[in-house]
Amino acid sequence: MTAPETLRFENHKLILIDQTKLPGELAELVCTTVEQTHDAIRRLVVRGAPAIGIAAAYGVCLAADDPDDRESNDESESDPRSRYIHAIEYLATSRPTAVNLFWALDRMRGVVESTSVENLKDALVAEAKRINDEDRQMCHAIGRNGAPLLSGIDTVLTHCNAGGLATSTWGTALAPIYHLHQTGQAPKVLADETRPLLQGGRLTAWELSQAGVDVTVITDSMSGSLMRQGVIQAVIVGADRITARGDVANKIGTYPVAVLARHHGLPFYVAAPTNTFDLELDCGDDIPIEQRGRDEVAAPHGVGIVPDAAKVLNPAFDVTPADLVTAIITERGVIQQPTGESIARHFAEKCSGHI
Ligand SMILES: CSC[C@@H](O)[C@@H](O)C(=O)COP(=O)(O)O
Repeated sequence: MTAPETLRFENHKLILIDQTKLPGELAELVCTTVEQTHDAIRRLVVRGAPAIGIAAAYGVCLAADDPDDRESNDESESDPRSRYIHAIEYLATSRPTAVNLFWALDRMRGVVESTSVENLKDALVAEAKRINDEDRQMCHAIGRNGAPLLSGIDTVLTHCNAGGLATSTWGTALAPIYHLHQTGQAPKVLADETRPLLQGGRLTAWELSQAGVDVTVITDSMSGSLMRQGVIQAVIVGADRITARGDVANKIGTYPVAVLARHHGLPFYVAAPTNTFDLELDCGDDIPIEQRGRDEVAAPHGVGIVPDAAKVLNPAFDVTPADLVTAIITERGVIQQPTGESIARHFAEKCSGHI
């Protein structure tokens, strides 16, 4: 069975799997405007750092047909170039942490600034499709590069969803698992349920079980005792932003898993394409962390579980310092024990072979 596509662009429409409805319903959401794309990213209809970037790139293309823009009396708004720049700036406000969003929008801005107005619409669609295709190749390359690290392992733990639903295809953290699965050698996967929005329990469990990979969902508080019992041999997660010295922002709850892995002497791997690096930031404390609404924690599925008088914290991400990371797997290779120097070398080296 071929897996449904996380997102695609057809007849100048952006079609997304509505991830808020999984696993109960496999429904699609069609975006025809920039506004709808912004809303889909903000509501996590489409989520995961690479997928957010790709969706935003396609979202820029929708500015061409946006009825709000066409009806605008503002002269600057009817100029195609400023309409696209406006869309880019607006989409950049959808979520703050995943740097892939800004990376993809910068590529789209480059096209707006370097293309004649008459060719702009087609050139933007072509660039968004290139971003999408490159992501597909990067996922497969991460799968190849990461597979030796997980080969022979019985059980691996992952947090959140860094799989096909977070990218155009295999994902990042799940890519080595899918790679090994092709030859029947995938490890068993433990998926942290990942409070509060349950990307692990809903999405990782859904896509791995669809693919026939052995997956077991655990609550976020179980991993420590399972490590102590020797059930887990390695941890692999994705990333939303990695700094120049290797600090990693990823879904809230990743940092405690990294601490637990260190305590139990287990490898803690991060898998991410090079466009998840923000080389302008050195320290992870400078990564903007998205703060989301109270109800995601206090009233999941509309059912209140926290008294009104109590305050709630809901940061969507945390930062794992580089010294807790055993290796970062990218489409170019593996950075063992990431530091500022090893990351700079990774970027300086010519990409060997194909991605
Ligand atoms: C390949 S996706 C990597 C990360 O984006 C993923 O682990 C994650 O934290 C996603 O968070 P989300 O809030 O679901 O967008």
